[in-house]
Amino acid sequence: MEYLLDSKTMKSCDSATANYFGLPSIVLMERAALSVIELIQDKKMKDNILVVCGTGNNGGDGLAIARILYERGYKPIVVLIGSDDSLTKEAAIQKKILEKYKINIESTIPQIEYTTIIDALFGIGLSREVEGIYYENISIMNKIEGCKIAIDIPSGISADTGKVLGIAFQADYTITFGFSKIGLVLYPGCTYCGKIIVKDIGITKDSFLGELPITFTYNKKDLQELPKRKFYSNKGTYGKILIIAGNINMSGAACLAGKSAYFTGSGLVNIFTSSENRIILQSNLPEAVLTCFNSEEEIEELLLESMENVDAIAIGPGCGDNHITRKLLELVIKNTKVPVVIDADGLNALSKGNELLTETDQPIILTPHLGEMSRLTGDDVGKIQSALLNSSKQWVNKYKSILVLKDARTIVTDSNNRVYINRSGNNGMATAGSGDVLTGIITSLIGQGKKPFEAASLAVYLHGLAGDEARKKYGVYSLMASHIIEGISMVLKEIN
Ligand SMILES: NC(=O)C1=CN([C@@H]2O[C@H](COP(=O)(O)OP(=O)(O)OC[C@H]3O[C@@H](n4cnc5c(N)ncnc54)[C@H](O)[C@@H]3O)[C@@H](O)[C@H]2O)[C@@H](O)CC1
Ligand SMILES: [K+]
Repeated sequence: MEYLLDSKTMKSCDSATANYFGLPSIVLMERAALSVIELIQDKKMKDNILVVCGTGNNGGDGLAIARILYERGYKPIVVLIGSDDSLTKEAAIQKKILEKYKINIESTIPQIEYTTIIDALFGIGLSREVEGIYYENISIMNKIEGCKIAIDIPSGISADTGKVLGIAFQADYTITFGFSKIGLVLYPGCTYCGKIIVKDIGITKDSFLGELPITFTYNKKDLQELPKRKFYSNKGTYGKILIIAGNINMSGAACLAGKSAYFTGSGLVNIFTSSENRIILQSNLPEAVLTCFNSEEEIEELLLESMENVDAIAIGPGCGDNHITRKLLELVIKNTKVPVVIDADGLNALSKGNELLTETDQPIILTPHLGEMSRLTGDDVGKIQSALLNSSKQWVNKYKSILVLKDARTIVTDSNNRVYINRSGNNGMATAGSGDVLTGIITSLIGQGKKPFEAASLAVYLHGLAGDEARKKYGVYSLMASHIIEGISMVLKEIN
């Protein structure tokens, strides 16, 4: 698990390191600068190296980098944007040292050729739109040819939201200090970072002073959190789940969700569906146990019976946007004794009256894409997309559920304010049935005993990795949902 910090948490971490542990800021700055020098020397970058500095501590890092470059025999071209009055204490010290060494400090970028452009204009302290001379300089830096290195975060990107505040430096490398930042992971910020390198500069988890960050992401080693297969086990060990899916002409959704659950390790998958799907499901997924209804009158009795003795329930894939789906959803929510995953048409049915969610104490996991989220909240898609984190937090605080808001960076939130931001996956996965596969994975993991928030977060990560495996084999154009299921096994077979 890797923490992702917002600017406020990072600042308190910086300040705890300096004030509580007593490691002076100027020492941290020196280590930050040295970590950048390491990259420059590793990559054998040559003169001319341009270092553009602001007046905050990000600029202080830049001034320290320029001085160390000088110590190592380079002839850095240093530009300071902004007035001396606004220099922070540390940046002012760095500037004085440069002056003592008689290193020239320019106020505009000289029009010469550079090998490397270092952006130390704004770091996590960026607090408003970039305008005037700052805008002009970022625009010039973006136009200059050369390798571009952003210090801590590309100037112009909000560390909290990943938004571009007016303009942003387009980097090839971003060297970020201590911990990664939310703005480096969310769109569009992540498209400005190039390769992100997190450098240890002496700020450790101790500096959270016991108050751990709420936002995180997963890496490959976190797959170890997946349920373990035991030597002595039977199908009951790995959970029995119920998937309510598939209307006439929509059997595929039921099949994809059910198969994904089996591929993720479920012991037994029961599919509740319309009887028109019986033959096709029996031929395509003979491992599933089917409960089929012939008429609306049969639904209640059959469904309640199917809900007995299961470990998790999913409802929605391919159910159709109709009154029967709402009826199914109401029966499930009012009678469930286990966590419920609501997806696709289940979400559309929910949007006819969200207060239904208050009628259960069981964990509910919602998996809307932006369009479904818009129907649930009444907000337009643009508004949700521009504030993914806020929209998610508002929802989970109102309805005590777990929200999996699906986008290029899917976000999982819960009412304990935990936030998972996903980095796996690719644009080939924007294809029909991809969501059904995710629903199958989440439900399977809950059925195997994972707690719902962890199950949802791990499932999103695994789904993305499976999609990445599928991309390797089929490419982004030809990638289909069934290939993602194949990808699940490619990821999982590496684990045990
Ligand atoms: N102990 C520490 O505090 C450390 C801080 N470090 C560096 O310090 C950075 C944070 O430093 P600061 O908090 O000083 O912030 P920044 O250096 O990011 O910039 C803040 C300054 O820019 C101004 N500003 C913000 N938005 C602006 C805009 N749109 N237009 C014009 N001016 C604007 C602010 O008023 C402030 O003066 C980190 O990103 C990191 O690079 C590192 O040196 C490591 C140690
Ligand atoms: K920067």
